[in-house]
Amino acid sequence: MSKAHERSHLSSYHPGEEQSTSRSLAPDTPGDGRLADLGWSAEIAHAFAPYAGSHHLARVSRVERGGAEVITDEGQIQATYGGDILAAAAADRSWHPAVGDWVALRYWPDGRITIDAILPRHTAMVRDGADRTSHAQVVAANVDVVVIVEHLDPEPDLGRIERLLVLAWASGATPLVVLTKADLVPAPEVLRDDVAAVALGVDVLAVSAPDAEGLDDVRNWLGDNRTMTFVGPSGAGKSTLVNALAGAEVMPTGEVRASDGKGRHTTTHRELIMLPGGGVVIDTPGIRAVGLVANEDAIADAFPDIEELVEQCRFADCAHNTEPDCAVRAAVETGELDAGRLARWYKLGREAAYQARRADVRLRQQERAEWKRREKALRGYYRLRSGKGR
Ligand SMILES: Nc1nc2c(ncn2[C@@H]2O[C@H](COP(=O)(O)OP(=O)(O)OP(=O)(O)O)[C@@H](O)[C@H]2O)c(=O)[nH]1
Ligand SMILES: [Zn+2]
Repeated sequence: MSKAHERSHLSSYHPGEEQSTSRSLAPDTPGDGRLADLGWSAEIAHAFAPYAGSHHLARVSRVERGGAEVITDEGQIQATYGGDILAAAAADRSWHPAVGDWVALRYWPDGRITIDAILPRHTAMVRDGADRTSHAQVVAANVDVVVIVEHLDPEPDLGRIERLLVLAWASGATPLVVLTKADLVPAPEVLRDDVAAVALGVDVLAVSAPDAEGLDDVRNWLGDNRTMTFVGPSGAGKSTLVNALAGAEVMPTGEVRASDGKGRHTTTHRELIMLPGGGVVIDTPGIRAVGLVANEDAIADAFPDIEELVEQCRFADCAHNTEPDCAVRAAVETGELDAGRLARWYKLGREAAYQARRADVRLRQQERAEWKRREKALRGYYRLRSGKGR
């Protein structure tokens, strides 16, 4: 999953060599300027190369209806959407710029600044469209690490962690589980082990915000100016954790909100935060509201133990029901596999299948609409040619 090794292939590449103008804001080396702190990599420079002579590189820090706030190497500015972007987003909502996107900006002679292109995303956190016509919406792009935050007190909810692991794997990012409030339980290690048993292949850390215990382990994950986002239930301590990492009050926490009595939207909070010690945190209302977008691959990533058992069943299409030589049922009987975990795996699989069917219907409806539109355009064209309809 790590992109670090891919970067090394490109490390001799310098975007500056391609440019004929000195106006480009792309830094010559990853060590320069603000874009470096934002997670700039040779990979991004490579994707930007075709635009380097005419455009400026930037990262989206907030998305609004008519435009977006972007960070360039010279600071934060406001940009509007170029024609191509608007046309693409109208056809498919997932092509709308999202927080975290790397984009190509054009500076027009009349002072306008437009986002003309989105560079290929290496990860995307998507929210399934709520209605039948809308596409999945990207709520954060180019996140490297999805931090699943869960409290140790009350006891961690293993099912919720599994769901969020599926969501994280589906985005293409690397999941990390952080268990908060270790100071409130007598034996955090025991609970940590329970969680580790359902978070296979994933680092599970325990932290305590009041005494800054375990924070350095989380901080290590931000190395190389990685981009992180935090998901988890309300009150788990996401904002507290980000503030602790930042060493400053960059996000309002439950305590602050409770004392000012005005709720959480008293100030427009920043959605892309550059931590002083390096690393980027993305936190948008969309991420907080994100539901599960499951797919079979992500479920397999989150449940490698069950996947392995399924492989061992005698029949390839075993339903793990009444079939003979079913490795899954056998594992439950011996206690190797927890029946609760198996039930949750089934449920996630059903949800993924449902989402896939729904997306399929949506796609077919869109295709039909597109053909109708073309047919109509064609009819109009012939009417014009034959001199009718004027
Ligand atoms: N004792 C203890 N309390 C904590 C810890 N982390 C967070 N808290 C408290 O838990 C409460 C909720 O923390 P927040 O950081 O606001 O939680 P959140 O996940 O951002 O919540 P939402 O913004 O509602 O999603 C606050 O009162 C924090 O002070 C911890 O490690 N130990
Ligand atoms: Zn079976």
